[in-house]
Amino acid sequence: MLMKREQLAVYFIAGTPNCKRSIEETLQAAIDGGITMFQFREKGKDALAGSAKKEQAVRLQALCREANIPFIVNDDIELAVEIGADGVHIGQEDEAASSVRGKINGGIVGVSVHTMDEAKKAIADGADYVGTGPIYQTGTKTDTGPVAGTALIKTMRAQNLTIPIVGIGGITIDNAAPVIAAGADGVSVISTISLADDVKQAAVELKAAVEGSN
Ligand SMILES: Cc1ncsc1CCOP(=O)(O)O
Ligand SMILES: C=C1C=NC(C(F)(F)F)=NC1=N
Ligand SMILES: [Mg+2]
Repeated sequence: MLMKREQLAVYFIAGTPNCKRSIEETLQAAIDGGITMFQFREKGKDALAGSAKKEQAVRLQALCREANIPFIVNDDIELAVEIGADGVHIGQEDEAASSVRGKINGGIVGVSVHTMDEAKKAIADGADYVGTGPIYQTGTKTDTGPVAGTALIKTMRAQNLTIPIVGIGGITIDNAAPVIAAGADGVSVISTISLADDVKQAAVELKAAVEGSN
């Protein structure tokens, strides 16, 4: 699936452990609230595995297809290929983007980057977008690097790197605008949407914060 940078605007990420209710309910409400892209990131305690994980992925993929938004799988390239996901997101410790591209025939490849060198390598490897962070303090992913702020986003744009960028880590409705002002094409969130009392409203407000700052 070809990716337009606008699709990164409100990039929801979740796995079953992140959700208060069923992940299907949460994703559908987020879709109703206007998210522009979804990543299935099944990690951590009680994460599904094997056929249960695959069956869960297929159900969420159907919701995204119905809404015509990209369905991205985190880390698990084999699963992404097996179910025909719209793309994969990989970290520095995963397989290189160049070899992943060959496996997902035309799918979206996103790469987590923390330095200019990692960003330039991702670009050279043909990544469709990069994710960088944690922008702010987050409790959701325990093994992140130090809080990075928007420095790398600004540096990438100062060096005229035009690759689509999404910021991630501790992003809320109230702190999303500076991420876009720094030059990101969108924000990626887990808890701001997955743990909201009103998931749809959280997505609506996050989208307004992002669009208001463009
Ligand atoms: C997956 C990931 N990568 C860097 S921070 C993070 C967690 C984002 O979760 P939240 O949006 O709840 O801070
Ligand atoms: C660790 C991650 C960093 N960034 C992203 C994204 F926002 F999609 F770019 N996803 C991840 N799973
Ligand atoms: Mg990873």
